[in-house]
Amino acid sequence: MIIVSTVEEVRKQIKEWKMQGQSIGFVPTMGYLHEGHKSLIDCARKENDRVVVSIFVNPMQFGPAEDLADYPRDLEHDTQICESAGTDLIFHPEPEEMYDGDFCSFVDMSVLTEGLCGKTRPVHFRGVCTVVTKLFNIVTPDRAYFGQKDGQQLAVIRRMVRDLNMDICIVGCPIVREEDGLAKSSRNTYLSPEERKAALVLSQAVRLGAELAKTEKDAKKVVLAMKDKIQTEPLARIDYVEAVDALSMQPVKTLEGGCMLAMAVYIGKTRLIDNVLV
Ligand SMILES: Nc1ncnc2c1ncn2[C@@H]1O[C@H](COP(=O)(O)OP(=O)(O)OP(=O)(O)O)[C@@H](O)[C@H]1O
Ligand SMILES: CC(C)(CO)[C@@H](O)C(=O)[O-]
Ligand code: BAL
Repeated sequence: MIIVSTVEEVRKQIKEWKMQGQSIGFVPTMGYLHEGHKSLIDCARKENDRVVVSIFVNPMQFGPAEDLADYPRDLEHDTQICESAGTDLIFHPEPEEMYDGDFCSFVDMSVLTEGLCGKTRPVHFRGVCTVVTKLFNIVTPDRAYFGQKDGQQLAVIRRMVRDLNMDICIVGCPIVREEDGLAKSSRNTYLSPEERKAALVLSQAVRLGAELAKTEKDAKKVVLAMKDKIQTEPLARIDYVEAVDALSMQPVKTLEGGCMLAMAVYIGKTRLIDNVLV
């Protein structure tokens, strides 16, 4: 496995692989890797000759009051996970490598980014779209792998690739959960033991929503039941619980034709997300 930190080094290696006719699978991450990330790498490993993982905590997608400085980092552990999962190349740039002092070009999206996480995190998806475009231009993958855990992000990336004619196949991968149901997330590390127990309310509400949606098509009723469930937990504070169309991320009244029940909930100071497709 090769670990590089400059765009030039990535380009040189990719060029060599492409000259040999090899396909490239790409897994963009912010590091502090866990089983969720590993499932993406495993999937990429199966479908491509070469697998590239990027590890970059992208400052542009964090708002001024968010957790950029505290975001967990452990390159040594990340390297072990990548190596054991059969990664060929890790791209681990410093922020200066990605953003020159005079950087002023952005990729922005309307509609899909206006609700859900985009409401609470107004600069987030501009940062995600910009960095993912840069990473796509650097790695030039055949396929790129994203988790359904960040359901809105997956929809946004699919739309960006479609709208901007990027010749990359976007592969969505299922949510990997802890044994008790909590969706794996780097931010789970912020939780105290008491908060960790309280955080179970997210997956419980998601399960409840999925179960109800089998017979109840009124989105409002399902969302209300999910909110009631979350409110039984004193440490939980709802940011949003919504039913949206799975492709357009627009609110729906009726649960039919591919919807997502999505939520963001603060457990103490930690904001966690979860969702289910119904
Ligand atoms: N539990 C999971 N199951 C499947 N995919 C996941 C899971 N957690 C993260 N991913 C995916 O891994 C990729 C990189 O995500 P990221 O590095 O932000 O990890 P994260 O654990 O989601 O971190 P955060 O706590 O910041 O949300 C994204 O495509 C994300 O959807
Ligand atoms: C896609 C991504 C790596 C862009 O920084 C990030 O948003 C993430 O880890 O989901
Ligand atoms: N997984 C999404 C990265 C973020 O919350 O900034």
